[in-house]
Amino acid sequence: MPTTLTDVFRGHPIHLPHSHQPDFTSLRELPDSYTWTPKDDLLFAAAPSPPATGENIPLIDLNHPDAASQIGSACRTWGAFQIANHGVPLELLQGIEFLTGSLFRLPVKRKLKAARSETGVSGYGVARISSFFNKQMWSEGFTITGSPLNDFRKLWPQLHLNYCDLVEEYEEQMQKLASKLMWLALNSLGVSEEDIKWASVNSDLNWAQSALQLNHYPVCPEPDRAMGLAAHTDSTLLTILYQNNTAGLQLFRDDLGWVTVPPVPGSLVVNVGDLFHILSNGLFKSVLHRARVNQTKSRLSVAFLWGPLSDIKISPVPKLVSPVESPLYQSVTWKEYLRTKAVHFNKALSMIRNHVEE
Ligand SMILES: O=C(O)CCC(=O)C(=O)O
Ligand SMILES: [Fe+2]
Repeated sequence: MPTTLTDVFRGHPIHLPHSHQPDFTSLRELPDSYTWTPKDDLLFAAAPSPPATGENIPLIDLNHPDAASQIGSACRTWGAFQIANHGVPLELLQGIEFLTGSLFRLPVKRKLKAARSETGVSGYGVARISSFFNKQMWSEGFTITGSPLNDFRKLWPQLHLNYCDLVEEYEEQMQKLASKLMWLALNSLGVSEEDIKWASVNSDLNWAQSALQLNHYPVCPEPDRAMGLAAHTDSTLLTILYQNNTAGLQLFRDDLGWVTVPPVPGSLVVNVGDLFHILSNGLFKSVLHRARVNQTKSRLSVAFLWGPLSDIKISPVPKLVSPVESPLYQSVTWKEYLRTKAVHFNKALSMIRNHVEE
């Protein structure tokens, strides 16, 4: 049996008592433990991109004949893009938004019935990256790996089966879309199935696995001093994110600073993750991103975190490595990479980078 994502995460529990999770609706002021300064995160106050630059994350129509090259170019310059005409039915997106809203609207006591256990991955709790920061994030999350049946039964004694079906349908659609996007991006670099044997297009995707991360950012009394989800890159190949109609997601570009990803109804945001960065020998950039919060509107997001089975070795595609240089990254499995990430967090990619002789 290959190791599953659940097994991998289990080795790196989050040591935060769940009692830390406040009832956000009762707080009229930002507690000290939720007040961020540049000391807590170097990029906290980095300049937002001036609106006048007109630089915006690309919105790509998947039906456009040039979609592949547009995706490739977005992966190189932004490490992210939005997609329209992606084929995922609007009702399914509305369904998952409804489920997510219903979950986080439950009384705190009920949500805690499905709290992530000390050594577990699935369930309700704080952001997984919380352990790397001194301050708390203004958000709550719910992670799904495998079947959500056990947790959903505790949350919704009556409706859990309907909600399980919805999650299954959503994951199936996301899985297909993720593979399509990966291959469009790779084809734009001239990489074909011959070059990556483990990721066959026609293999009913039995080489891939995923997790679903539901996020809620409640209305916040002092959004400028709070952080919804601190800056990080995803450890995935690709992440497909659905966001509701409240802005909050920001991407970091060295030349622009933090750029907000405007919600476009019905569209999806796609992020290049660390594994795709490695696979493309650094041509595609895994994007640093974070979520800010809002004083009047709460925000929901659903991240489909997608990667290969935990024991598949990911190495830079030889075709993308110059014949006179060695690959930029060592080869790693998702399992090994997550272990490195659990220790080195945002420095994990540079930890597995091969040092070029001067
Ligand atoms: O809420 C968002 O927009 C970002 C969520 C995210 O980055 C994550 O769950 O990894
Ligand atoms: Fe993320």
